[in-house]
Amino acid sequence: MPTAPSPDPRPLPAPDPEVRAAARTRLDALAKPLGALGRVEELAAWWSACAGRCPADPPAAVRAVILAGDHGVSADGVSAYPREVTAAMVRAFVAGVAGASVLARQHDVALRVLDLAVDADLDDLPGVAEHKVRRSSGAVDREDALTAAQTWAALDAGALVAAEEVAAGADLLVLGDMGIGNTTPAAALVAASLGAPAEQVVGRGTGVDDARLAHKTAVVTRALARAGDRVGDPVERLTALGSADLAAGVGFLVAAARARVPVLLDGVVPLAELLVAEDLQPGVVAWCAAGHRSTEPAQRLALEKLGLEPVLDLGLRLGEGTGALTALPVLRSAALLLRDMALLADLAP
Ligand SMILES: Cc1cc2ncn([C@H]3O[C@H](COP(=O)(O)O)[C@@H](O)[C@H]3O)c2cc1C
Ligand SMILES: O=C(O)c1cccnc1
Repeated sequence: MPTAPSPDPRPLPAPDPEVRAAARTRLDALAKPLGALGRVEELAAWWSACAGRCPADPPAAVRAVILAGDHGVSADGVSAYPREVTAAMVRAFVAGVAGASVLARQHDVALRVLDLAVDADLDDLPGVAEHKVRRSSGAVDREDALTAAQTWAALDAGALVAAEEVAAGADLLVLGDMGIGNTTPAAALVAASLGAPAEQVVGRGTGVDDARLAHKTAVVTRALARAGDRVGDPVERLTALGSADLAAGVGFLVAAARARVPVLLDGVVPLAELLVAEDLQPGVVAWCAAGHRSTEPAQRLALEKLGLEPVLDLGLRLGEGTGALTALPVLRSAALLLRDMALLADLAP
């Protein structure tokens, strides 16, 4: 039997605490009442600490990655849309016409979509399938999502993609998702990570009706019962309940943190990935900011557990990184305010 590679044993670096303290001191000294920029001040201090400079320039080389995959459960009525939409949306990202494409263009963000486990042949799209692990992932209520080897392959693929984006010059990363049915394994991973019952985590995803919501909850309940104690280990949790695209997201987040490149997070899928990543390698969350609060209960629970306060709360429930991309101008404003505002003490009396 092949032995599993072990995670990198070195602790993760943390964003610079002295720079964060310097940023807080400068924020207090700016030409405004103390604390008047509210949570924008926290965001500015976080960005500065991640950049290792006070003040730091705002994010300029932002790169977004959408990890796409299908899910065995999508054959079974957990989504309001059919599985075929996943491949169609991958083509829409490549054509530059998806929601995330519009926002990425607006905010000058490089957008890349990768097929980790789409249940279609996308080889005609240059580079899109270069990290493909398999077609679809297992139906988690009946079988493991992945083999152990596939989980490690997906973790490695995500880490490699993050490294490629860092090498391309990213000063900020955005992580997005695309995959019909993916809010089901995401909810299962959050439930398993928090020890919460299915009823607390399952949401309506693309907009399922009450009957499908009850069915989706039963699917997650069965998945959690089937996986049992194995979920105590984060890699086993991904093997049993995740998918290739979700496991790649975990690898991506750990690698971004190790490279000291911060990540602006999106909805329920990236938050589920972060919960697992934090278990795998404590300290990842310090490099992450939450772009928005999604309508999915699992995302809210994950934010709470991780101590993240989202920038926006607009009722978004699209995924693709759209919540993060919508929040990006606020982060840019935060960095500019910290860098360019006068100090109160320097104003003429
Ligand atoms: C046209 C379309 C575009 C999307 N873009 C993101 N999602 C989002 O919805 C899906 C998850 O919800 P559920 O678990 O209910 O299927 C994922 O594909 C997610 O990325 C979309 C969904 C659709 C239909
Ligand atoms: O929280 C999200 O990102 C989300 C919600 C519903 C469907 N797709 C994604």
